[in-house]
Amino acid sequence: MSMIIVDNLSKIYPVAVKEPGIKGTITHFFKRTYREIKAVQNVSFTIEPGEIVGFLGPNGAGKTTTLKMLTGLVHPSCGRVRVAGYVPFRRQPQFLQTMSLVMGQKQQLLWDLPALDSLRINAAVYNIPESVFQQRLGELSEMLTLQEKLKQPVRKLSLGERMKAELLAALLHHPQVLFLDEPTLGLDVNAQAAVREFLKEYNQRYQATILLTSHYMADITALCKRVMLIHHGNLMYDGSLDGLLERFAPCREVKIELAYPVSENQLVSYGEIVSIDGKEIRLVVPQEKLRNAIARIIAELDIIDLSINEPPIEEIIGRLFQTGVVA
Ligand SMILES: Nc1ncnc2c1ncn2[C@@H]1O[C@H](COP(=O)(O)OP(=O)(O)OP(=O)(O)O)[C@@H](O)[C@H]1O
Repeated sequence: MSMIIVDNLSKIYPVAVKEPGIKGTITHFFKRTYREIKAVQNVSFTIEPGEIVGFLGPNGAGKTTTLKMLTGLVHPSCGRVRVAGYVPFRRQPQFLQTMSLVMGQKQQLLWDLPALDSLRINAAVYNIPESVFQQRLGELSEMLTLQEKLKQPVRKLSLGERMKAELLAALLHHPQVLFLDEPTLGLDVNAQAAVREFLKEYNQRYQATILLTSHYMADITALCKRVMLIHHGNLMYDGSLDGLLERFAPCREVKIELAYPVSENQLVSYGEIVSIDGKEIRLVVPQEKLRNAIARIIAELDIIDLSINEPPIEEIIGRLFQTGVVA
């Protein structure tokens, strides 16, 4: 049975509208008008046990709202959700034991206390016996290389260490399903890589199902074979990461190293210029024009080196969201 089932899920937020100024305030006090924000619209998908799925979309696309509905924090306006067989909004204790939500911009650890104290509170909340607590603590803190840090106040931890401690707290009850909303937000490259490695290992060791949002494409490419793309609340793509690149990147990046510089005007005739760094040029060329463009570049320019690559996924997604052409 699928671990997550989402069927025609929608969320509409009613938002009170207030005109500026005193008149607006008085009118708002006596007669409120509302407008609707369609944050999520008729979204359907299923996720199998043990899968890691990347949930992509620009700001305001509806990712967090979807995660909130999957974890029972927000009631859907319509549609059906099941996570590990439970209806999230009922927030049954067994359901809460089954899943965890980690939000990069929110913390559950108490700021002035050592992380260990917050972990003990979590152990009590989740009814974890002392021996199991000690065993999990040892295992997770070793995986996260956090052993030395758990006894110092959370406010004295680095951002990366804090995020790792947050993950430890979220996983102490060994959830089967993990919802991660920007888990590497604001972390430096090394800390991001450490969190990614940990998630990969956790997934493999416990066959945990993970749904992850991130604006860092390195997280997605390192962890997710499957991605879902949401835009204006609509699910625009659900499939392999490679399929996403094929569908939305019908172009290639051509890198050229020239023996001598040439004018921008000349380069534009081969493709769209991404960057010019002295004699090193990066162009994006539509796939159907690639053969012709390469033949012309070789014939017309004095080149030292040339390579053809898929454009970086960040650029593809960035363009997609900038242009809004995702259908
Ligand atoms: N509590 C709320 N009340 C009203 N509107 C909301 C509420 N929460 C979110 N929205 C709106 O719903 C839409 C989707 O927001 P959501 O937070 O789900 O997007 P997101 O994809 O997670 O964005 P981001 O990447 O910026 O976190 C946005 O237009 C947002 O302004």
